[in-house]
This record gives sequence, structure tokens and C-alpha cells, in this order.
Amino acid sequence: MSNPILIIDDDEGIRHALSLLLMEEGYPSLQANSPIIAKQLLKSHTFSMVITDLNFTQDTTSAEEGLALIQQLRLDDEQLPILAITGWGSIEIAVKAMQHGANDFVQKPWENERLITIVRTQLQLAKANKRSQKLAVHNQLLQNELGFISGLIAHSVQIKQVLATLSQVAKSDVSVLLTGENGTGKSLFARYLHDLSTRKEEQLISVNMGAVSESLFESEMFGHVKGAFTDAKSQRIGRFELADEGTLFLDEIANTPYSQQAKLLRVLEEKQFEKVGASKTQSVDIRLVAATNADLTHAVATGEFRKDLLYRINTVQIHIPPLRERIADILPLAHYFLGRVIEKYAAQGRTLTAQAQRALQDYHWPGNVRELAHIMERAHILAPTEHIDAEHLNLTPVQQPKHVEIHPYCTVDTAHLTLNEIEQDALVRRLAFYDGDAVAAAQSLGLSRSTFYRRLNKAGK
Ligand SMILES: Nc1ncnc2c1ncn2[C@@H]1O[C@H](COP(=O)(O)OP(=O)(O)OP(=O)(O)O)[C@@H](O)[C@H]1O
Repeated sequence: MSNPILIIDDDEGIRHALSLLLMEEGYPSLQANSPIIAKQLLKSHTFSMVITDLNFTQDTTSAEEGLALIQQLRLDDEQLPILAITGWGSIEIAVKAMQHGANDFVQKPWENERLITIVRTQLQLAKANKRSQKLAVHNQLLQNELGFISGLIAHSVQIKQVLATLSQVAKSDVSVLLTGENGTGKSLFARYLHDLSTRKEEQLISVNMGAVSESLFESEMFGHVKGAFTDAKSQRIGRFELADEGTLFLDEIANTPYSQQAKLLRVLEEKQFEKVGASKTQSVDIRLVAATNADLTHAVATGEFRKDLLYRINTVQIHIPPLRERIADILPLAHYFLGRVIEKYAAQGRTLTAQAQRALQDYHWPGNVRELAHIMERAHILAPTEHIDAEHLNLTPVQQPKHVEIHPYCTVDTAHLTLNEIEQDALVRRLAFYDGDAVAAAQSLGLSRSTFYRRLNKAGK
């Protein structure tokens, strides 16, 4: 049901008549007999529109009280449609009401049909305004999303299976958690899910939880009202509100500051929130998709991630396998990215030699699909002829830990070591091999960084 319309008039008969008229047209309403009561109601409720008289004390005709109220309402909310009722039919007052922020006016006694037409028009206008405001913010967000594309390459059985599961759950409203290494395509799969869902006409709003600073978390997620804090010069729409009726994609969810996880959970559970500085509660209807490259079960065990939040977000969990485990995707992706760079630079077509193709298939891909995209662009720039050879791919040995000889692990005499000692030795050597870069070391072993550390610590005990 839509938010109610607030009727403000000191005359009970008028409030009643208006309320009945609106109800017949399907608009619920609440009533206030004075500006004071109206302000109280506005603090605790969200209204779709305000219809207000201008004189609230008997025998006054100056309209001062009403004009002051309109001015205040407009200051508090730039979008709220305000309709003034000018009882003492002077055009001068009607003009003043508009100057103070009213969107339109009607004269008493009003014609029902005209009044309803104005109400309907103003509500539609407000909805359109809100939508375009949301679209503007959304476009900005999209522009900030580097490398966003709509194409999706799926040749391997594993990715076909992922797509099948995504289509299966898309139409429901269950929360989906996408797990997988960096660059495996989690954001792209979130978009795929949204596009297949019943919410596809609405927005998919992405938030990189690692990029939201702790101090601005609430303002970013829930928005703020004008004046909520020193820099809050105007009202701000938060990501939850932007995603209303659509999908909210929380990327890198493991990076949500612990102090904010309870607040996030509350909104996800109750589907209600308050803007920073606002006392009234807003409802929101979102479908949640989250993504992580971390081991969230481990993060729960170490107290970094709330267990209840994990259970709220992982109703369905889908793992996106790393590129090295789905070799069938490598060449189709390589050709796809090559096609894109050729288009981008309006360049002549190029082909991959047989050696280059083999090198791509043999490579370990610690940076997954994102790395492949970069390598194809670089190769396009580096190759002097239309043939891209293995050397132009520049797959350096450091990035290629698949070759056993570069890990001096085999030279260790393991005959007298326990399994734990062998594991620790392997982990320590791998870390040293990557110059202490735990992420690269973990990725080369097919582990998340946290699992890598956990095993390193365990093996050391
Ligand atoms: N199957 C695919 N087909 C086409 N492009 C893909 C595919 N998978 C990934 N990509 C592209 O690879 C890049 C990295 O993907 P994406 O950003 O979705 O990965 P991610 O798993 O969300 O990464 P991170 O964990 O770092 O956020 C993007 O440009 C994406 O469009």
C-alpha cells in the first residue's frame, strides 16, 4: 500500500470530507488539526503528499501560519508534494504559497474532480522525480564501475552449472552468496542473476563493502537528512533506498566493519531503516546478493564476521571456480577480450598462435578472468604483427607457479618429517617464493588468504 497523504486543517468537517474523497480514490490519509500535530506526524511517518490549509486559528486570514509551515516542510524535504488549500480565495496568497514551496493550490470550496486530478498528477510527478534522482545516482555508480560489461562467456561445464543454478534461484527472492577468488566474475554473475529475476526492471545497486569507510558507513548505506552532521548540506539517498524494489549487491562483504555488521543485519532482517539524523523509519524491499573471496566460516570462527549475518546472507551459496580449474573457458575468453580491445582501438584483427594458445591454457591465472583481460590488452599492444605469440603474453615465471622446478620444494628430504612439518615447509617456501605476498601465495595453492594463514599457523603448532 502507498504511503498516506497528510491532511492539515483545523476544520474537522473539511478533514473528514477530504479524507473520504481520497479514500474513494484509493489514497489512504492521516489528519492533523494544527501545524504542531502535523510536524509530530511528519517525524514518525513517511507521507506521499501533504494537503494543507493556510489559516489555523479561527478568524485569521493572513495565511502566515500556513506559509511558514509550507516553508519548513520544503526545507525538510525537497521532494514532498505539497498542495495548499486557500480558503480565502485570493490569488495573491496562492502565489505566495507557491513561492514558499507549495507545488499547487486549490480554492475552497473545491471541485472534487479537480482536486483529485491535482493529487494524482503531483504524486506521479514526485514518483518520476524520485526515479530520475535514483537513476542519476545509479548512472554515476555505473560509470565508476570499471570494466563493467554485459557479455558473459560460459563454455566450461562448471560455469554452465553456475548459470543453471543462478537461473533456478533467480525468480525467488532468496539471498545469494557468491564465493570465489578475485576476478572470477562474481559481479558479472550478480548482474546475470538480477537480469533473470522479477526485479530486472528495477536497479541493481552495487556496494563494495571494502571501500566504504567505517565513519561514513551508515550515511552511505542508509542515507542522511539535511543537517544530520556538519557536511550534510542536503538530503542523501542511501544504497538501500536506491535499491528499493531491486537488487542490492554487497561485494567484498567480509570487509564490512565488525561494528557495522549488526546494523546491516537488522536492516536485512527487518527490511526497515532510518536515515542518519531522521527519527522516522523507512521500509525497503530488496533482494540481497553478496560476494566474497574470503572464507567466511573461518572469519566467523575467528570472530571477524557475525555468524547470524552469515546465516542471513548465505541462503543459497554458489562457488565460482577459479579460471585454472575451467580450462575450457580460457580460449573463448581470450578471443572475446581480444575482440574487445580490437574494437576499442579500432585496430586490425589479430590471431593467437598455437604456442600462445597453449601458454594461456597452461598458465595458473592467479588473477583469474580480470588478469586474462589485461594480458590480452597488453599482448595486443606489444605484438608487432597480427600474430600474437607466447612471448607477447609476457606470462612471467613469477606469475606461473605451476612449474614445479621454480619451487625448490622437491629438494627437501621429507623422509623424516611429519605431515604437518611437510605442510608447513611447503607453505613457508611458497610464501618466501612470493616475497611474503600472502595473497599470491594463497592463490597459487588454491586457498583463500585466511585459510592459508590458518594452515600455516596450524602446521606450526
Ligand atoms: N565469464 C565471463 N565472461 C566475460 N567476462 C567475464 C567473465 N567472468 C569475468 N569477466 C570479466 O572479468 C572481469 C572481472 O570480473 P568481476 O569483476 O565480475 O570479478 P569478481 O569476482 O567480482 O572480482 P572481485 O572479487 O575482485 O570483485 C570483469 O571485467 C568481468 O566482466
